[in-house]
Amino acid sequence: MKKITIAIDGFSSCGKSTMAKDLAKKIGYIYIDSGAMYRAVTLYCIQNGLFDGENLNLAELEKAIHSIKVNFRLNEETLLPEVYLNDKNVEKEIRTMEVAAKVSQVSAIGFVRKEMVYLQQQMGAEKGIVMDGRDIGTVVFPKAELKIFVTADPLVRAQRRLDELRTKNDTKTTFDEVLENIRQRDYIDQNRDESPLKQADDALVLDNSELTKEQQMQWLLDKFNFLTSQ
Ligand SMILES: Nc1ncnc2c1ncn2[C@@H]1O[C@H](COP(=O)(O)OP(=O)(O)O)[C@@H](O)[C@H]1O
Ligand SMILES: Nc1ccn([C@@H]2O[C@H](COP(=O)(O)OP(=O)(O)O)[C@@H](O)[C@H]2O)c(=O)n1
Repeated sequence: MKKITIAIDGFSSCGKSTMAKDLAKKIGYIYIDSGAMYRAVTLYCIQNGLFDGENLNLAELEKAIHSIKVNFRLNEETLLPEVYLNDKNVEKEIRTMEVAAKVSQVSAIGFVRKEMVYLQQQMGAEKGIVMDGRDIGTVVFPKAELKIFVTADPLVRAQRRLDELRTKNDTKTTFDEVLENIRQRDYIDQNRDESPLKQADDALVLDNSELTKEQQMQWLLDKFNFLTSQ
């Protein structure tokens, strides 16, 4: 069977990356976390003093954007791709609340999206890819053969992200802070001018509020098997 392109979009902290990773591993596809790329650019801005409080120095970022190197390398042990910023593994740094607080501001910028979408399209040019994000099925790969849109109750999503932060030794962030960040980012992501978060007309919708990781994975695998058996 020829390899296809699988796009998984949806709200923050639904479980998109988990589903995408699990499916990619099962079917031998490449997995790309497009959100990690926007987080890496945000980390660059923080580390290089482009933020002055809430204010982002757009002129400086536009000058730098073509020289900011964001790519993935396979972790030989976990067999999962990890994101590198200018050849440094930043997989841990990009998952902090400090980055989460600013990433939607950075990802709403047109020249940032243009650069990231170009890289994402390059990564998926040969198909055989599972990519998760906000605009994968609408902008990055509008012709993807399989498009999924994931949603879940915001309280469930906040709890899942809080549990994740706790496993990464963030013992400070509160449930309310996570919920506020999720709500803020979803609002910004849905209402920005540049490729907003929206369900592609031909996307299959999954509300995984009540599903385990295994159940969501099985749901996704069933859709993939059905499509590729046609
Ligand atoms: N169905 C699920 N039930 C419970 N926890 C989940 C489920 N799917 C994912 N998770 C957990 O929720 C957190 C966020 O999942 P993630 O895949 O990173 O979401 P997203 O990519 O949509 O932001 C992770 O810690 C993940 O292990
Ligand atoms: N394809 C994408 C992926 C992420 N993003 C932005 O990057 C942020 C972080 O994405 P993410 O997938 O890592 O976020 P979570 O869903 O893991 O919380 C999102 O809130 C969006 O603002 C985007 O604009 N387009």
